[in-house]
Amino acid sequence: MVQFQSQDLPQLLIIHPPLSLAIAESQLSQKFHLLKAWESELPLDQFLTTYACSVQAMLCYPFTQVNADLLRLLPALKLVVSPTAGVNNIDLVECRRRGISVTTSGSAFSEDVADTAVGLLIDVRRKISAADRFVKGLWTSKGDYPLGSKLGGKRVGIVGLGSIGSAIGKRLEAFGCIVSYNSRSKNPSLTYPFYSSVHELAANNDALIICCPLTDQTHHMINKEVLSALGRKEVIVNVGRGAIIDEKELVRFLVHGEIGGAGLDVFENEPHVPEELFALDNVVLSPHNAAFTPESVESSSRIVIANLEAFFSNEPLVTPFMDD
Ligand SMILES: O=CC(=O)O
Repeated sequence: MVQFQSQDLPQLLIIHPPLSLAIAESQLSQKFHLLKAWESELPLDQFLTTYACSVQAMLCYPFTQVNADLLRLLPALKLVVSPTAGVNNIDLVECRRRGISVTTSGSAFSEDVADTAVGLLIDVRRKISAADRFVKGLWTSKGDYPLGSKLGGKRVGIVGLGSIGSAIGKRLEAFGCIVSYNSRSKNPSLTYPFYSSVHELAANNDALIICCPLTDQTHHMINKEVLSALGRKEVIVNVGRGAIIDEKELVRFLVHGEIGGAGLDVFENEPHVPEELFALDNVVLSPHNAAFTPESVESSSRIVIANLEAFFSNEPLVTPFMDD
């Protein structure tokens, strides 16, 4: 059997070390010659200049900003592979202009994000995390804990009905919720009522679940007016990206009791989370890990590798970027 040296393998640039989303390095290094910028003693721009003429593919974790300045240092680049569904860290306009393909995790994370979204909604409505704190502290001295409200029969508006939103809708139907949605366009194959305005969606629902991509159009789309339309008893869940909601306004609404509660997996300036939220029992927080289970990370890893193999064999990419 021919034994390949890593130098004989196609180069794959990775700029930052992976965190919880790590694709097993052993899997990658069997197939690609990994150029790990973070392990080099050279400053990043010098490291990139060394490989500028040869690097065609890059794997970018969500905290790597693939902006025009970075892309300028990589004139031979033809493919950016993202192991996540969201690609708001990638300058897609510049990639398109340069003819650089971008791939995502496809639907590898959809089921797990949907589970967490519904979990956060149930937790806020039924006060599960707050009741847990109560049981561990005050139950004996303070008696009953306030009742949470039923999920079944509630109207839930989903913002973004791609594969995550559809998986959320399926789960909510099983709970007996009445689902409607807002998306860039109406999907004729769906029977859920469609609202072209997110404001109208908020006004006609008991809860909103945000799971659309962050783009220039969706940045701060959930603003003061939308939060007011949602109202005092209603709940917002965000498993999309923090900046889709105007976070300062959300904090103000929550602190003043102007909306009923929030389940938040994502924040505007992660890992910074507004401290005002910590004391609120109607707010449940999670550290941007809605998507990640060992199973979903494994599935995303397979997709990353399949996309890279397809690229280096001149075959069609498995999950080329498409937004919903
Ligand atoms: O946040 C997770 C993802 O974009 O897949």
